Amino acid sequence: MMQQPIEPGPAEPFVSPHPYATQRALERRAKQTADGARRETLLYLDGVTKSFDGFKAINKLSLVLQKGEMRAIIGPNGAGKTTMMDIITGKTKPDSGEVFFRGDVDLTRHDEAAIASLGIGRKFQKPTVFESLDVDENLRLSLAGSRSVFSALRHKRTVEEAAKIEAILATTRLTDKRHRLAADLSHGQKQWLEIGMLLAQDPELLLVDEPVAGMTDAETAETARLLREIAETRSVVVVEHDMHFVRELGVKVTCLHEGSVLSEGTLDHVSADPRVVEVYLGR
Ligand SMILES: Nc1ncnc2c1ncn2[C@@H]1O[C@H](COP(=O)(O)OP(=O)(O)OP(=O)(O)O)[C@@H](O)[C@H]1O
Repeated sequence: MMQQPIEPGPAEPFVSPHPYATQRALERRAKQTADGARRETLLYLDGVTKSFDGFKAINKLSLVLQKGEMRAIIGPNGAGKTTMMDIITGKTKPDSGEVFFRGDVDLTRHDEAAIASLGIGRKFQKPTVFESLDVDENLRLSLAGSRSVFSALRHKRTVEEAAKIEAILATTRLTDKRHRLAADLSHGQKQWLEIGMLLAQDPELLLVDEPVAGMTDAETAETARLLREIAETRSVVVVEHDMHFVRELGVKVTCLHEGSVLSEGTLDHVSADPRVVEVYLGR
């Protein structure tokens, strides 16, 4: 018997979503993505401009740093690296543009002290430790916050404070130098102590300006390891000219030029960019 062809059944009714519902769903998804991205973003600069006497030191600068990210900033002299750090820390107010921390904290509305207490620590190029105090005392002073020097040094440390100081000493490779006067440390060790003094204040974001200038090769390599350890628990922005050091950091690199981002990506990507070679690396 010949098999009868199977008759196709009635087509399944296809209910297309109402265009309005589709639009709402898309909007919802976009918002969720934006909110997620916002939560993951620690520092957000967009369209930031700052002029000094008509000269644009920062020109429509945009930079996004994720939570837990370490970023290296490179660029020729006068590219705007220091001014960018000044804007983030509230030392300089931008003429225009957005600067947000932790999603919705508008840093342009806060002064330097408020920004520091929000959790942004800055290390300048020259170490500014208390030379006449020992390593341990320098760290205790930084832990103390608003306490006076006298009461900070007389104050009996709590178990938590002692543990925190031990951890910082270990991170900064200064455990066996804890009773040495800061004046007697090498240049590199002073830099590490100052990084330790910043860590004592528990910053969520650490800005570090040319940390390895003047360091020996061994200290430079150790500093890269030290910063990588620190970046396991906080975000770090490092401004540096030493390309060997930047390579050892092994992080995303942003090259600034004339106040804007010229190139961004891996060090290999950025250093192969002909524009970066022309204005910076080739010089
Ligand atoms: N307070 C100021 N008044 C006038 N001009 C300034 C001021 N601060 C910075 N500039 C200018 O803005 C430009 C950017 O300077 P900035 O110090 O930010 O560059 P940089 O990338 O940090 O350079 P370097 O690598 O030399 O430290 C420079 O031309 C500088 O002269």
